[in-house]
Amino acid sequence: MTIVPSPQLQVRLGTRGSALAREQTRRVMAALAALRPDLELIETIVSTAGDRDKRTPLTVIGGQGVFARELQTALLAGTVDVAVHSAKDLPTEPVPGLVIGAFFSREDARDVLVSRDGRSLADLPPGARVGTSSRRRLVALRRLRPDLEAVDLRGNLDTRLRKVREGEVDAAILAAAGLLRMGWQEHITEFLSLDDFVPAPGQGALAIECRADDPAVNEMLAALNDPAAALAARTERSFLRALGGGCRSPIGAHATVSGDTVTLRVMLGDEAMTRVRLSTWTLPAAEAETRAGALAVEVQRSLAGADPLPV
Ligand SMILES: NCc1[nH]cc(CCC(=O)O)c1CC(=O)O
Repeated sequence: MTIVPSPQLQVRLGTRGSALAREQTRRVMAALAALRPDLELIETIVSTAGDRDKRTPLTVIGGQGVFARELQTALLAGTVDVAVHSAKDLPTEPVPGLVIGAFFSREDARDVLVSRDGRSLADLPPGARVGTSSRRRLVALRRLRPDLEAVDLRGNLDTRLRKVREGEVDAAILAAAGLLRMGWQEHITEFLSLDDFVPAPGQGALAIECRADDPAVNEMLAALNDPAAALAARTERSFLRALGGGCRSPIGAHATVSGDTVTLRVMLGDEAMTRVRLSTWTLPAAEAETRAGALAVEVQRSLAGADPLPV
């Protein structure tokens, strides 16, 4: 008897070339390989505008989508079959022909402080230079410590850590998820509270995108999907989307799922970063995604009456 091996299904996974993006993609590949030993998985590096231009502040390039667009183009062109994104870097505007097939393995969603001499945020001396390139983190920082100097800080994770080490800044605010995934937790000085540093929508989760008309890949990704992570991320993204997909406003949204309930903590600042609103909402899980959109509109309306931030 001869055994004719069935042809292997080839799946090309598109990833950005940064060490963190490749580590994230490696994890997705490992999970897929465990579920489906019959697949042939191929990693394909796609460079993005956000990776190529390291000088222009992200707030100027247009933070939304700079890391994701080229991966989406590669998906639509058929050069890759799957795109692995940090969920927070994936614009909320749906792309015709593409779907998020899975939200995967949410890491710690918190922001962290990495400081050169090990001082916590409360203990940094007045005037200390704190690096971040996120308007959300700027507003959160200004709310708690208006006496610190916020400095634009770009570059991959290792570049930012080096800038702290070399003293270009005294501290930096980064996502815990990136450091933890890279195994660099020893650099973390302090985990910042979810209440004050409300994470970016999707922070810590991976969004895995594929073509809508690719049933084999959709089925494969469905097996990877983490339902609680997906509900939380979809709720956060719905809040963001209702505000125009990010525009230039500082926006934080963090959802936690417990049984049939979703707790959504949000932060919204105005474009000029002079006012900020923080609130927490409890939503029934079945309605969380739609309700989050309506809430966003409500929070935005109330922003004009919010207390001004110290400058
Ligand atoms: N904006 C860049 C980016 N996109 C995803 C992460 C970290 C991983 C994650 O949030 O899942 C980071 C780095 C950071 O914000 O410090």
